[in-house]
Amino acid sequence: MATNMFDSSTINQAATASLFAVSVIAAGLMVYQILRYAQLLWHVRGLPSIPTLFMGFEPGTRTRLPHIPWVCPVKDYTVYHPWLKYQRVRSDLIALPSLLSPSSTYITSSPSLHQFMASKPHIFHKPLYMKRYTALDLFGRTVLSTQNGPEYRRHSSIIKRCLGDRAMEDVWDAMRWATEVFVQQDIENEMSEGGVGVAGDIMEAMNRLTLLVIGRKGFGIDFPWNPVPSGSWDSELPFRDALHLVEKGILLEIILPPWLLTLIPSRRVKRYLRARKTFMTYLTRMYEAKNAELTADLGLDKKNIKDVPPPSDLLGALVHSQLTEEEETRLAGGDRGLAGLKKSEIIGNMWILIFAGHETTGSALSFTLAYLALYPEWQDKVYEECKEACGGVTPTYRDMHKLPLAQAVWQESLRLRDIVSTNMKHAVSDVVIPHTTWTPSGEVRQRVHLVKKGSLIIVDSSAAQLNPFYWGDDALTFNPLRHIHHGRTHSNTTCSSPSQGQERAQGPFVAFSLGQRQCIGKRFAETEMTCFVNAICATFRFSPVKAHSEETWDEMHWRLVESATEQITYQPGKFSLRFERRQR
Ligand code: HEM
Repeated sequence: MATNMFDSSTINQAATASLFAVSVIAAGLMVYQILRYAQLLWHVRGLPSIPTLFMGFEPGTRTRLPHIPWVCPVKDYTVYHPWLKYQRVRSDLIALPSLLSPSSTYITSSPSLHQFMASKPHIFHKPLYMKRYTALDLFGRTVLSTQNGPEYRRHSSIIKRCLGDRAMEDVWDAMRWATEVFVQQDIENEMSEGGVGVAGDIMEAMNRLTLLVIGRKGFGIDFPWNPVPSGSWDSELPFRDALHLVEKGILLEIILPPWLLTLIPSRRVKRYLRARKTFMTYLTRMYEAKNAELTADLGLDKKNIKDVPPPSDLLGALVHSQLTEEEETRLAGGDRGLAGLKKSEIIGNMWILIFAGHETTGSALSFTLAYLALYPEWQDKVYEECKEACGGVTPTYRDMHKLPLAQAVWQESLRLRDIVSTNMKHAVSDVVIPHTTWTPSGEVRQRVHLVKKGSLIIVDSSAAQLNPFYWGDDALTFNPLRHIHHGRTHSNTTCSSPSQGQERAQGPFVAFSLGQRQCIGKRFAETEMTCFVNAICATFRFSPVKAHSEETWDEMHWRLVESATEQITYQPGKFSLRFERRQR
């Protein structure tokens, strides 16, 4: 009995002491955090700021979090009304001091600051601690998750070699073919007597279209499109379905840690994990088949892989460059270090090229069709441009430069409805950055701010594309000509914007980011989109299908372009278009 009493009082004392120790540690941490937060606030004094407890800036999550002022003011610092938050505080740089985040965070709508950062890749690194980059390393390391410097160069030099002018000619031809497939499957199959066809789900159709381009046999990654005979592949899921499920589930990888994902007892999550495994099998088999095909070409009379011309398809070119690097390393006695890509990196990059190479362009083309349907006069102008430039002959890649309006149309759509929306940079040393403020009367001041090592700077590309300082007071108007005519003069409106009293500069257009780490597939996307806009306007006139007979133009505008939701990129909701063949 006495022993028990002694035991329980000892236990009570120990529990009280532990509680005390935990409370002291918690209080200490809290004081530390508050002091650090005060330091952050002191450092950004003079800049407008949006204080927050919690910073949720990953794509997919940021627009889904509840808006709670001071705790998680997502509507103030994310992508809602992109330009409004800068206009309110009359500064193109805003600080986002967060109590729970260890370093300063800023958000900018200035294309010039973006340009400044892009010109200093040794200072402004990729913040690879963010899951938006590393979560996509599902099947192997990708170029997207490499840091600036030798590792990035190792990946990008090989990928860029596969995306030269010769490949672009194939991209153009692949897009012409895919457009014909779209016309036959989505428009002509649905055509009525009067030559009018309704394409029911444009986003879905554009995703299919861009996937056809990247998977075109002989150019792209040569997908196993057709259901494979049972037994020859490890899975019963066709390639397209596996890809679709992986793309749908990718947000889970960004939101949840990998160990938690495997523990969740949900059918949806289990289905995703199974699709991920299947997709990996597909990628590995495609890689191995290509490797075997290329090494089989090394006949007795050919000494090494360099004698085999690089294939024009993306996967073939990647594997060829890997084999070439391996051969050179072998000839140099194995001491060249790793110059090429490993098998897992080729597989990782195949995935990222498939994913980034079709979802992005699919979204961008859907918005472009939406804008063209809402502003049909531009369809006719593109049609006239094509007639004049190509005189009734189908244009090829070499005619692309004669079609500036077809290009300006998708650029203007991407400017107004930016799809990647933000771009992150991490300062690895202290650096002074430029920014601009202005007064209600339009007096503009160029300022500088010292950014501390470790800070995160978020380029708010949606807002940068609407910044009236660069795009004029009519920045919200759909006008493709702004991408063609330069040197516009100031227009006298009453809007309080930094362009008042100033000659406006044009651009730069930042939807693909800028500098060394800009989109590696930019030329690919430009070629595809110009080809598609030209081809579709040359053949059809199209208009939105109303949701109900009373729907107004403003309501349609909201439904087609403004009600977009963010997955990994911004996507429009489901909408349909009515296509009518042009009379020639
Ligand atoms: C309208 C179409 C597209 C848009 C708006 C777009 C936009 C972007 C942006 C803004 C980035 C930089 C992201 C960041 O650093 O956070 C990026 C990177 C990238 N894009 Fe695109 N992209 C498009 C099409 C494509 C296509 C067609 C491909 C492939 C064929 C592609 C492949 C990539 C890859 C691999 C990266 C990572 C590059 C790096 O980390 O250095 N993109 N893209």
